[in-house]
Amino acid sequence: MIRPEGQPILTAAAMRAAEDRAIAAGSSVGALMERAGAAVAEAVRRLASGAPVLILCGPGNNGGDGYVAARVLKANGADVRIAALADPRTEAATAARAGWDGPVAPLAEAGEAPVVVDALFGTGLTRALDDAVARVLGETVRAARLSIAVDLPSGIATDTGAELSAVPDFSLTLTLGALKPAHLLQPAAARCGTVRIIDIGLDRSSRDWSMTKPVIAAPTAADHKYSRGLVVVIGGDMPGAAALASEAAMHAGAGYVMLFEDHAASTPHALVRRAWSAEAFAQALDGKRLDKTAIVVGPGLGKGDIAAAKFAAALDSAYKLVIDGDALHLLDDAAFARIKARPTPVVLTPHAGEFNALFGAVSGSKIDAARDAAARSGAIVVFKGPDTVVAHPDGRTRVALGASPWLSTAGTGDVLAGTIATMLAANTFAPAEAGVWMHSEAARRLGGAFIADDLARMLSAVRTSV
Ligand SMILES: NC(=O)C1=CN([C@@H]2O[C@H](COP(=O)(O)OP(=O)(O)OC[C@H]3O[C@@H](n4cnc5c(N)ncnc54)[C@H](OP(=O)(O)O)[C@@H]3O)[C@@H](O)[C@H]2O)[C@@H](O)CC1
Ligand SMILES: [K+]
Repeated sequence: MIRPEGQPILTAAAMRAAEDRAIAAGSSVGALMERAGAAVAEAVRRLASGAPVLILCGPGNNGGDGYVAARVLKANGADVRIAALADPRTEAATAARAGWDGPVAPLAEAGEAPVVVDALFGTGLTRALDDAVARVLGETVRAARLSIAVDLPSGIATDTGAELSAVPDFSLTLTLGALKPAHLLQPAAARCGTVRIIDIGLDRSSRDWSMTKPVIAAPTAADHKYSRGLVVVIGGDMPGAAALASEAAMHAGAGYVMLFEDHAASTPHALVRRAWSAEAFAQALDGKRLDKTAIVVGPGLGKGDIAAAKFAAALDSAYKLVIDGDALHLLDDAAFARIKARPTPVVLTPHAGEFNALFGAVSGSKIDAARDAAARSGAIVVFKGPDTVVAHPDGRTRVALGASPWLSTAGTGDVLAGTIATMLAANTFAPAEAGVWMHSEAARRLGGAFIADDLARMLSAVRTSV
């Protein structure tokens, strides 16, 4: 079983294409199903430690995996029984059913068991489960001590992570061949429990991958404050937000952080503060390295002419740029054209409300929506949320694994903007992903009920450990 970090993500259609390629190369659906079912059986056998197992089988190949798993479990001495929704409808599932020599109860008579395996539907689900089926699934899963979904919890849309009908919470999801979008996108991801991938030997090329721990170089003896990265934060009406972005940048490891703001200065003393003027801004950046400097504009920027002028100055500069918060509302097609013409990368960090206002409501997959937004804007789009997606203008995406729900508190977005700016300024590989990972890791280490200031400070410990 493979952990889900740093793995390719395949849609239902991409899985079918991978299956077709495997078949063209001499394999068969039956052989793949045998591999999948045997691996599921092995995982269930180890986790169940002798407790009785109930497998719920559907009419497609997901059900076929269930029949194979039942046969292998039984052959290994496990106490296993099956309840089925309907007779198998595919050739491979029919063959798998024929290999099971025990009884098959109707789904309505499934009853309860300490270990329940859901092999009702996988990537072939096209519509909501019938009410009676969803009810049996919910009751048996909730009554079980250990519940395992084969490929996906039944009732989930593979490509969008939407719940087509009520889906109970599973302990474990064993995904076959590769991650699917639903294993990472909400609300489905929360239903999956722990996710592990079973390798069934398919070719898994994809533009979409899950995120993993970044590699960030530590400073060397040759470094100085500018070579470690200069982050310039442009403040505005709400000084706290820009200060949070600045402090996050400092704790994330920037060599030099300068904050343009017009409010009374306080700590930290290492933060260099300047009053805003276009001239002072230009002067601060004069002669600075393009590869080692990043600007943050948006946190607490406010609205009105001064905000617009600050944003224009940031966009006009040639430096790497993070556009967050209030500045996202100043973007339009003309700004996108300028982003595309700039010599250095721009990162946009919208949450769902900002994303919808900027690019329109998401109708299908969050991954595809972020990809389209990146292509349209020419920027790296960090579509934030409990399932953050980082999309690149060339079509690649990286999806974060389960962020802490405690991040839903004021100021954490400002901290993210500062963190990403630091990764840009340090010239880190995959800077937006590195920033998202560090931010999420800081939240994980804090546990619960933290405030954004704590999150910014925790970045120091995270930065030293990557
Ligand atoms: N890809 C691979 O390489 C491998 C994939 N494998 C496995 O195959 C799984 C995909 O199999 P699958 O395509 O047969 O689809 P599956 O999810 O079993 O269900 C489809 C059936 O359900 C039906 N149906 C749909 N919605 C329904 C509803 N609400 N209520 C009632 N019926 C509904 C639908 O019928 P229809 O929509 O035509 O009415 C069809 O009959 C995949 O998740 C993995 O587990 C492995 O075996 C090894 C290799
Ligand atoms: K399933």
